[in-house]
Amino acid sequence: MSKVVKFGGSSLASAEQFKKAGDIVRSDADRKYVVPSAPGKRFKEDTKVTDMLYACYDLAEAGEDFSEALSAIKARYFEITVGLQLSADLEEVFETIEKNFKEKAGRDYAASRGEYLNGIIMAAYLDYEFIDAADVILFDENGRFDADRTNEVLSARLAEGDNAVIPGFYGSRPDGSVKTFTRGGSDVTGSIVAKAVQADVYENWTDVSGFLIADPDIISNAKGIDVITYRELRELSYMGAEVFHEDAIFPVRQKGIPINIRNTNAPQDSGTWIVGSTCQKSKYVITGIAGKKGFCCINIEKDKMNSEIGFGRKVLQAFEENGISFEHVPSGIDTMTIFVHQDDFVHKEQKVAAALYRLAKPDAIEIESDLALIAVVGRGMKSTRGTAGRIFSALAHANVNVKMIDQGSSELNIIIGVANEDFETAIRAIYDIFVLTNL
Ligand SMILES: Nc1ncnc2c1ncn2[C@@H]1O[C@H](COP(=O)(O)OP(=O)(O)O)[C@@H](O)[C@H]1O
Ligand SMILES: N[C@@H](CC(=O)OP(=O)(O)O)C(=O)O
Repeated sequence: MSKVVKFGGSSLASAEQFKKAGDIVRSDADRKYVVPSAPGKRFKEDTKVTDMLYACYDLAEAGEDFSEALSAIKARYFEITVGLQLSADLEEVFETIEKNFKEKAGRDYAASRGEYLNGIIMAAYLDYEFIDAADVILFDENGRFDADRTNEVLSARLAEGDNAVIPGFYGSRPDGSVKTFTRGGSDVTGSIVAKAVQADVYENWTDVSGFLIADPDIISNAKGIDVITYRELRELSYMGAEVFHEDAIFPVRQKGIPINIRNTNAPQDSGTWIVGSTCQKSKYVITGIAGKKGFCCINIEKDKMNSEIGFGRKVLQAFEENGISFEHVPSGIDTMTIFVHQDDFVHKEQKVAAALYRLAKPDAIEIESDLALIAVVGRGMKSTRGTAGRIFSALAHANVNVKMIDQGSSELNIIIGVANEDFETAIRAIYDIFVLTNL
């Protein structure tokens, strides 16, 4: 039996947190493969080491003095090594980092050093073998993750020993240059390692006792989810539930390896199990709620668009030509609406509008900004009538104007569009009606 354990930045932010992580690994001999993140926040206003590294590298790249910024990063690690009474000598590693920063080794290289250093410390602390992720997590020359080659190289390398620490978040391109996943990407590394060793479980240790029905920053004391399916989780993490990276589902899903989200600060809690399928019903009609702010919608009007063959394609082509991906496309008889990320769209809006007029010849185009999308997700919704109606009435009672409501074809989720400023109120209203009132 083998378990892959990933510790998030909050679980490794200080020597005290490291000790908890060490106790967790040592308490179960099956915990053979450990994937650490970089030290995260020790308190709410603290800065993650990854962000310190980006800021430090930006100074180096601009040719400015970065010695103070680098000293602050060193201090974070020395606090950990001293607190753990480790003799790991990081001076030489920091000298190399400084040299490579001066030689402008790149932002990905800079960010990756957070996990690299924590990996060295973790390996020394556990007396496990250290494997540099640059040797085993492989990207192609275009920076795309190479799943097949990685699986081959990584499984062969891990078969050589009984245990290992593999830093999260980064790998390398064929030319040896470092490439990171997107933010929060140590979750992805953990999943890749679990797949390579055919682990029995992928444990993801964080600072909450599992996946909660809603973001605890919005709903304090949000209830936990005992069991959730990969598909439900993917919908929630894609829509902003930070606790697990949206791409980390794929490697383990292929092998049917369950994920267990656990709390480093409360290891006695069983956390959330993420599984392929389950006969366990969720406690409520909905499994979870998540959402993101910062969307725009483009309303396109044209009389009789429903009978114009190819109209939708022409509209989407205008977005494609400008390299913009869309989130949702609800449509009516004479209207079609495209939801896009505001940041992607804002600099290109006039180009897209011109392309829309050229390609689709609409009667009118209207753009609305500062919108939020909320996903209400649940495998139980399929068999329950009136879910959308209940969401509508809860939001009406909370005085939230619903701009859009769209039920996914899988009946696994309902997406709701509201103004950014109504985002938190809307999530609370939906949580109240399904979880607190449980009508
Ligand atoms: N639905 C949710 N369930 C649990 N946590 C959530 C949810 N939505 C957002 N979060 C936030 O995710 C945080 C954990 O993710 P993250 O900060 O990436 O942790 P780590 O440092 O362990 O990688 C929690 O502290 C919580 O604030
Ligand atoms: N340290 C990286 C990668 C990561 O996964 O971190 P965490 O596990 O703390 O979310 C980041 O901050 O994005």
